Formats: sequence, structure tokens, C-alpha cells
Amino acid sequence: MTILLLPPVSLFPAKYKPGAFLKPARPLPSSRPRAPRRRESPPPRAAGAIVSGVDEDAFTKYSGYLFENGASSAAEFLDEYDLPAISAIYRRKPVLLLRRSLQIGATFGRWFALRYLDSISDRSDEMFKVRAAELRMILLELGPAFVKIAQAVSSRADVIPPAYLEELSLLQDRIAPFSTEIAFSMIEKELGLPIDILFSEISPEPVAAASLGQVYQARLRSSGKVVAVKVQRPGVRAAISLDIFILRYIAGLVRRAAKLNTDLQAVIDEWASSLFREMDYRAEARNGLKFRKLYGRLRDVFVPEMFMEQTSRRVLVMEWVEGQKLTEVKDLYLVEVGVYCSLSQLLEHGFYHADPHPGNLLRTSDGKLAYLDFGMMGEFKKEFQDGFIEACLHLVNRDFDALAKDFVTLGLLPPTAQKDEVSKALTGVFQNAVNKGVRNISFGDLSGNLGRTMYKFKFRIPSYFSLVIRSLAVLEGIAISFNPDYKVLSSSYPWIARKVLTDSSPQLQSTLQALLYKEGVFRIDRLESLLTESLRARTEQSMVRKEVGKTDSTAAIQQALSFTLSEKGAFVREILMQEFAKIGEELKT
Ligand SMILES: Nc1ncnc2c1ncn2[C@@H]1O[C@H](COP(=O)(O)OP(=O)(O)OP(=O)(O)O)[C@@H](O)[C@H]1O
Repeated sequence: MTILLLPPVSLFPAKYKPGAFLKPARPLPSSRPRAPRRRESPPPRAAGAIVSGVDEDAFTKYSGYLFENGASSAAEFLDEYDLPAISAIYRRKPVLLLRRSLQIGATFGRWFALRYLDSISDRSDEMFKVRAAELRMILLELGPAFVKIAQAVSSRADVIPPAYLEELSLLQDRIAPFSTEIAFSMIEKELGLPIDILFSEISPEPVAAASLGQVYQARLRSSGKVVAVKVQRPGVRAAISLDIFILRYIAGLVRRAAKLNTDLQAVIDEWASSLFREMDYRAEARNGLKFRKLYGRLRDVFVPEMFMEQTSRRVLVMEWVEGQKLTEVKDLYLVEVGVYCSLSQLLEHGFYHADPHPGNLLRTSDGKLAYLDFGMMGEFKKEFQDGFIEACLHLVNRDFDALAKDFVTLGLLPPTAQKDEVSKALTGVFQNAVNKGVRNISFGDLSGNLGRTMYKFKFRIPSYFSLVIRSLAVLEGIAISFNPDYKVLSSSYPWIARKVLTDSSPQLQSTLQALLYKEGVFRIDRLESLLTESLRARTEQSMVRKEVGKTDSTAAIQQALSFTLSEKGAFVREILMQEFAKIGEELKT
């Protein structure tokens, strides 16, 4: 059981430097708890003032928009993404629909026109940063649906230019808050008790504000535990529903006009369903509980406790995590911990954090990797897990025909695909990368190349697969920001090698067998390389911890031997025994 020793509670945690971007939470003396200050609104703000990067105008428009279009709409009460219901609600409001469509069109239209003017006046480079900042403000003004879309792409260093990436990453946690008065009354309404009864202390202002909700620090009256209280923005569900409805319509037009093969409306529907699930905080708390149970015990991983009794659809109460953003502390060891935890999520239990954006990963004050925000979780099915491992093995061993088959198993290619042709294309795409050696393959480049090949063959990448790729690409992205040579695949391969050598799944065992025998000939070199990699999985982790010194080759041989003799090495031992028996027979003749 991992135990996090919380440091003395301060309502000015290290990661929220007072005044950095929010008004500081009011420190309440922990020795003598006071009744919370209730219904305290933030002081009036000067229009157009900038509070450390949060533009007040954008904030006003953003919140105003939510209230105007959200709080009173029937769509605010939808429990899940229900397209017929959303259509029925907004078809009855043509004026609202038209006004909002014009607002979206005019806002983006103006921005594209400015970019066009930049390009014809040869000022594109000069104005690049300005336009990136404008785009961020536009997304903020347009509301949560656009902020969420931007967040989804903001970790893609491979597709977004750096200046845009920098601006879009600010959307992850620099969104202005809504009124505390409204938030407190929402807590009371949702949980059915007065704030003073629920909490003995609560920060008079939010400590963080995100697109869907904002977070307060508080102390539970019942147990005295310090908690984070997340409150959903009022009107957010209705506002998002309206925008989804409009975006779907635009997607239909674009698809027809550009004769696209990809069903853009289906992509939006899938995204919308997951966004609606994310807006149900009870589901988020259940996800958090499961995540904690599965991964909270991994070494140096921390998952906060969820308080189900104090959680409702729009209010979530969980254990407070004291720490700093992983991106700020630049801790490569914790990136490795994240990679190992991701592999365990994807390939061990198949239940994974599908939104591990940099704002959701913290380094706790005692040096652990803490996960936050369990709104978006993915399920990676067992057959896909094995298929993914097989694809990695075939990629590293340059078996492109087998790789094309793996793509069918993974649902990336339809079974009817011309596998020869695809395999030729994949060979072209991956050969260069693989020739550089597994340690030099960049996950970002690989997924970019894969996307382009898929596009060429008019195949679509299933959304589950994009999320899986994203959950690893995010970690690579964080590491690259302070270590340009970091490669996530190089950290993952030892784990994969170990898995394939030790797993009892018949599918993986037959893959291993196929890999170790080429045209009936035993490939000892492949077994050797798998063994070396799988041993690296163990030693590398301990070396990062500085627990052991460098292993010499004798130690490696000893470890390889002890592995093949261990219970987990049974299948490999069996193969080796058969090979030894064959050699014995040959020697006899
Ligand atoms: N348990 C916690 N302990 C400390 N801080 C927290 C905790 N939970 C959330 N926060 C802070 O609040 C911020 C927003 O929380 P969270 O990401 O869960 O909200 P969200 O509305 O789902 O955000 P997003 O829209 O970006 O996904 C986090 O980035 C973090 O700074």
C-alpha cells in the first residue's frame, strides 16, 4: 500500500504561487479552524484587465455565453450525449442557432482573413506569435467545446507549430473562474447540505479553473481531511450541446464539399459522447476509485482518494494532492514512471487514463507521480493489447508482412485490404525509422507517418487507437521539452519484451514462437535480443533510481539464466529445451 505523507497543509500550495494567475486562496489557520466565508464573490474586475495571462474580456464573454445559452436550456439536464434530444431542443431555437453559427463563423473568419493578409503582406513570420495568442483568445471566447477541442490537439507537438502549442497549453489551466457565490450555492444544492456542515474550511476563491469546472481547496468536517472540491461551470452542458450540433452540421458540409472518406460526423459523435461522460463527476469518481485500486500501488505512483458520498453529477470531492506540475519540475525519472504506468494501464489491465495532458500530471512533494482528472478513461481490449504488443515486436524485427496482419487485428485496416500493397507502404514508412535502431525511434514521428499512410490508403485510425497513441505521445512530449533525445519507444520496448517472454496468453505465445522460428530455423539471436531488452526493463528502472550501479555482462548472463529457470520463464524454457533436444539428436547422428 502506497502511503503519501501529506506535508502540513498550506492553502498556498507550492504550485499555485499566490497571485500567479488567480487571487490567492485565503489561508485559514489549521490549528483553529474557522467557519468558512460563505458566498463571497471575487471583487469586481476592471473590464479588459489582464490577471496574469487571463484576459478578463475573454472571461466575461466566456462566462456570459455559458449563462446566456446554458443555464436555462433543457440541454443542461441531459445525462448523456443524446443527438436526437439535442436536435429536438435546438431545432426549436432557430434564432439562437443562427446567431451562434454566425458568431463562430465570423470569429474564425476574421482570424483566417488576418492570417491571409499577413501572408500577402509577407508578415506571416513576424505575426505568427500574435496570431497564436489571438487564436487562444478566440477559443476561450467561443467557450468550452472549443477549449476542449484545442486541449485535445495541444499535446500534439508533431502536428502543431511550437508557438501555437505554447498558447494552447495555456488553455489547460489558465481559464478564468466563475463566481464563488454561484459555485458555493451549486455545492449546497448538489450535495443537499450547507457548506459549513460539509467543510470546516474552504478557500474563498478557486485555486484552479478549467474549461468544465473549477477547484477549491477545503477540509472535510467529518474527517478533517484536506480535499479538492471540483465544481462544474453552470450552463456548460447546454453550451457544449449547441456547439456540437453546429459543428456536426459544418462537418457534414465539409465532408460533402471536400469529398472526404472520413465520416467527420461520426468522429464528432464519438468525441461528444466521451465529453458528456467527462461531465458526469460521479462517473469520474468511480473511474478514480478503479484507477487507484489498479495503479495506486505501483512504485512512485500516487492516485488521490475519491469521496463518493460527497460527490454528485456536478460536484466532485477528492483527496488534495500537494505538488508541482511535471512539466515545471522536469523530472525524467517520473516521466519513466509515467511510461511504465501507461504500459501497465494499456497492456496489463486495459483501463487507461485517456487525458494525461501535462496539467493532469503532478510531482508530489515526496517525489511521486500523481495523476489527476479521471473524466476520460479508455478501455483497451485484450485482443487489441496482444495485437499492439505483436505489432511492436514485428516492427522492431522488421517483419512488415506480419505487421500488415497486425493492423487488421488492431482494426486499423479492413480485412479486405490489399495487404501486399499496404505492407509495401508500411515497409517504406517504417524502414527508415527502424534502421536507426529501436532506441532512436521517435513515437511522435512514427504515429505521424502512420497517420499519413492510413490517410493515403483511405483508412481511418479508430478513436481507441488515437487515445492509446496519445497517452504515450503526451509523455514523450513532456520529456522532449527538456530532453530532446528522449524516445518513449525505447523505454517501452524492454517492458514489451518482458511481457512477451512471460505472458501466458496463447496469442502471445504463438507470436513468440513464430518470431523465434523463421522457416523452421530457430533464431537464437532474436531470443537473445528479447532477453537482453527484458532484463534492461528491470535494470534500467533501478539505475534511474541510482539503486544499483551499472550491470556487467556476467551479471546480465546470470539474470538471463535465472529468468529462464524461473516460473515466468517456463514457455521460453520449453522452447530452449526442444532446441537442446534437437542439437542432442544431431550430435548423436
Ligand atoms: N486533487 C487535487 N489536488 C490538487 N489540485 C487539484 C486536484 N484536482 C484538481 N486540481 C487542480 O485543478 C485543476 C483542474 O482540475 P481537473 O483537471 O480535474 O479539472 P477539469 O475541469 O477536468 O479540467 P480540464 O477541463 O482541463 O480537463 C488541475 O489541473 C489541478 O491544478
